[in-house]
Amino acid sequence: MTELLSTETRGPLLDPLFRNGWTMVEDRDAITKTFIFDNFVAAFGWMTQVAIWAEKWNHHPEWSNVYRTVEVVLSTHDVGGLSAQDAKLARKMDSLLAISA
Ligand SMILES: C[C@H](O)[C@H](O)[C@H]1CNC2=NC(N)=NC(=O)C2=N1
Repeated sequence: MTELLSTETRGPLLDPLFRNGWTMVEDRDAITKTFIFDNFVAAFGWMTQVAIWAEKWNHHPEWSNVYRTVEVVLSTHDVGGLSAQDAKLARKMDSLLAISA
C-alpha cells in the first residue's frame, strides 16, 4: 500500500533529489523539476522512456512539454502527497538523462 512519506523518511529520500535540481512545489506536497533537452525529439524520446517506467510502476507524472523543455511535477494522488513512488520515479527520470543525452 502506497503511504505518505513520514517526517523521518522524507529527508533521506528527498535530499538527494533536492541536490539534483528537484524542488518542493509551493503550497503542495509535491516535487518539481524542469528538464531542458537539445531539441524536441530528445525531449520526447526521454518522455517516452519515462512513460514506459511510469506504466510499469503504475505511477505517472504530471508534466508539460513545450519544444525542448519538460516541466515535471510528481506527487501521489491516491495519498494526496509525496510517497516513495515519487522519489523512485524522480530518480529514474534523472538516470534516464544520461541515456537521452
Ligand atoms: C488506478 C491507478 O492504479 C491509480 O490511479 C494510479 C495510477 N497512477 C498514479 N500516479 C500518481 N502520480 N499517483 C497516483 O496515485 C497514481 N495512481
